Amino acid sequence: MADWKTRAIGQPDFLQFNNLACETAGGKVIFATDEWFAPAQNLLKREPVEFRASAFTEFGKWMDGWETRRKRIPGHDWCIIQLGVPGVIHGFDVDTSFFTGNYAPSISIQASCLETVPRPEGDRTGTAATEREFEAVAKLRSEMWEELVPVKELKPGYPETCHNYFTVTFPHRVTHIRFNMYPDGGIARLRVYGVGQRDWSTVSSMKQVDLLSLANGGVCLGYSNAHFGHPRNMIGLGRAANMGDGWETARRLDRPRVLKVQETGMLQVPGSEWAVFRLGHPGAISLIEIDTNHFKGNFPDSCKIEACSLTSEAEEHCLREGWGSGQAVKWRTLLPPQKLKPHQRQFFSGDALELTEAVSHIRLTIAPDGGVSRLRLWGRPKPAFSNPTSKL
Ligand SMILES: NC(=O)NC(NC(N)=O)C(=O)[O-]
Repeated sequence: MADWKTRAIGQPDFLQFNNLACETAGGKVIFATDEWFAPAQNLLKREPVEFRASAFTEFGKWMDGWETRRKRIPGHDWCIIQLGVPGVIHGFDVDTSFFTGNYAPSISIQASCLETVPRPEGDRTGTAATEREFEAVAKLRSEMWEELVPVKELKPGYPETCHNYFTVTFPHRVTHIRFNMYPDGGIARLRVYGVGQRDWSTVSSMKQVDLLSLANGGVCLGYSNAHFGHPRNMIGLGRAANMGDGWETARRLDRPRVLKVQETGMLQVPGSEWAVFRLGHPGAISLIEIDTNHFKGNFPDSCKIEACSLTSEAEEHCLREGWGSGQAVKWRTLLPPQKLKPHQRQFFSGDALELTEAVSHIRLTIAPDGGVSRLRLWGRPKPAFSNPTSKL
């Protein structure tokens, strides 16, 4: 993953994937043994962890995370998390930020694909009663849970020790996580990094879907710069909440001291930044949405989109050698250069698009730098020249 040069040295590669449990992706805590000091749903918040030195509630010190009581009864605390986007998990970040004298000393993590669990008799799927019965059954049947992380000690929530990373090799679709803490205490965030996996057998090849969406299995595989916001944010659900929920690069340091209009009449804005994605399913793209929502003084001057069809071997080569070299991939223009506007959605279809064949990967290039909040690529799922399956 050579192009991911902006990541801090020593961090695991899996941090580049999508957080499948984040509440902005639809992640939910459906059960917790105890939430005395702070609710388990805080584990799934997108926002950075906060500490408010003088905030107290009627239950104790206000904490931004999941915090249970000091146990005076047998057992340990645990919760069940329903992933917002079911998929294949590559690693976890158990973040203990600000839990110092009260962090959970150990955890373990189990996973299951509960879609395959038979629903209760009567097929009343979706009613509250049925869902409760189903959850109760699912919680109790321990054979349904695979151990992804065995019991491991955590480090306390000081800035240099708060991230407890666990790499996982489990090439199966997961819908739910059972998160155990031993015996009790507090944890600020649980980030579940992976790639969404949609069941494409249920999607008609006549249906237009956003093939790039996080929910449909899209994933960012490389970028040139992610200083203020990671490009994966562009494939999130709904419209961006704020600038932090989009892709934003740093200002290019090589920008001219004074911008000038050239003899051609064009403004001189040299330089560009790029991000590469694999679609959740290959397909022919018929409608593109580029949303610069919230980027008003920092939207890119222009953008273009190229596409290609890659085998999984070619993808692996690019991940190893870098996407920037341009050697291994023959990018073809999907959307030729377009001027962008601030803080709005722009749509491109029909003659604006130059490629009708099915593609598996795309590269968005912005010039010279700036922010884009969402990128949507609508098309029909079709087999491409090759159909890479996730080996990541
Ligand atoms: N000062 C604390 O954080 N105390 C307790 N926790 C909260 N949140 O009040 C505790 O010791 O478990």
